[in-house]
Amino acid sequence: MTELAIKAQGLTRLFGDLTAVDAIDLQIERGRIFGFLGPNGSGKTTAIRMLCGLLTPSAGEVTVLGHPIPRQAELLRREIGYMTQKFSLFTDLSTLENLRFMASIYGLPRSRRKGRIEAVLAQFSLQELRDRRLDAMSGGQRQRVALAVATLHEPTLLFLDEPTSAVDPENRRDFWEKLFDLSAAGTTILVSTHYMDEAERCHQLAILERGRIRRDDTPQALMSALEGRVVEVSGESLRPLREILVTQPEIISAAQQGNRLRVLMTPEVEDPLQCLDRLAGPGRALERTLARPNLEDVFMAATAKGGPA
Ligand SMILES: Nc1ncnc2c1ncn2[C@@H]1O[C@H](COP(=O)(O)OP(=O)(O)OP(=O)(O)O)[C@@H](O)[C@H]1O
Repeated sequence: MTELAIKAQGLTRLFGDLTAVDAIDLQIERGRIFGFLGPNGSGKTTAIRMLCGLLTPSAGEVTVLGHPIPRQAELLRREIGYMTQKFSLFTDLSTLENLRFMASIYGLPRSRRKGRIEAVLAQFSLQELRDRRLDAMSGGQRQRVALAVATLHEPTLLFLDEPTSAVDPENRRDFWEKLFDLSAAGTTILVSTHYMDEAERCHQLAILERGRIRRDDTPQALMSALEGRVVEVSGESLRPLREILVTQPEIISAAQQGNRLRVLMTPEVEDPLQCLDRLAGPGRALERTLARPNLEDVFMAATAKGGPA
C-alpha cells in the first residue's frame, strides 16, 4: 500500500455562520505534488492552516506524516515547511541574514547550519544574492529566498500557499522546476493556486469551491472526463451568439478567446455539434468543431451554474 503523507476525513472549519472548509476528504501520497485549485475565498488557506496544525478544525480527522493533528502539531512542525502568500521574511535583512535567523528559529544544530545554508544557496541559485537585502530584489528572487528558507531544515512535507502570486510566468516556470527537484528527492508538496498552468503541473489536483472539493484526480483524468463536451465556434457575430448560449440549460459556459467561442456543454447533451446548431438557430454561418478539454473547462464544469456538473 502506498504511504500517505496526509489523510483527512470530514475536515471542516466554521467561522461563525460561515463554513470556510466543508467536510473535505484528502489522501495525499508521499513524494507527490498535490494542488488545491480554487477561486479567492474557496477555503484553500484555511484547509492548509488546519493541515499544518496552525488552526484547530471544527470537525474531522487529520493525520499528517503519521501524526494526529492538532494533537501532535508540535511534533509535526519540525518536519514541515510552510510558505505563505504573504511575504513573511525580513525585507531589511540580506538573504544570508534571513537564513541564519531562520536556522536558529528551526533549532538547526550549529554543526549543520553552515552546511545547510550553503546547500540551499546553491540549490536555489542564490549565491549572487547572498548579501543583498530583500527589499532590493525582484518578486521572483524573493520567492526563491522564501523557498530556500522553507526548506532549510529539510522538511519532508512542504505547504505552499499561492507561492507565485507575485511572480511573472518565466520565474514561475523556474520556481516549478525547483519544486520538481524537491519532489524527485522525496518531498511531498501541497500547493494552492488559482493559476491553471500551475495546477496542470501537479501530479494530483483538488478543485475547491465554497469550502468543498468538487473534483479530485490527476489533471489528465480530469480533462479526459470532459472529452466530447467542448465545442469551439468561429464565425461572425460571436458576441450575440454568446448572449443566447449562456442562458441555455445545456450550456455550462461560453467564453470568447480571440475570434473563437469556447462552449462547454452539460453531460446530458448527446450530440454537442447538433445541439449548438439548434441553439444558434438558422441562418448563422458558423464553423464549429469539438475541442480538446483544458483545465479551465474542468474548472468551469466543476464550479459553474451553482454546482458540479
Ligand atoms: N479568521 C477568519 N475569520 C473569519 N472568516 C475567515 C477567517 N479566515 C478565513 N475566513 C473566511 O473563510 C473563507 C475561506 O477563506 P480562505 O482564506 O481559506 O480562502 P482561500 O481559498 O485561501 O482564498 P484566497 O485565494 O483569497 O487566499 C473566506 O470567506 C474568508 O473570508
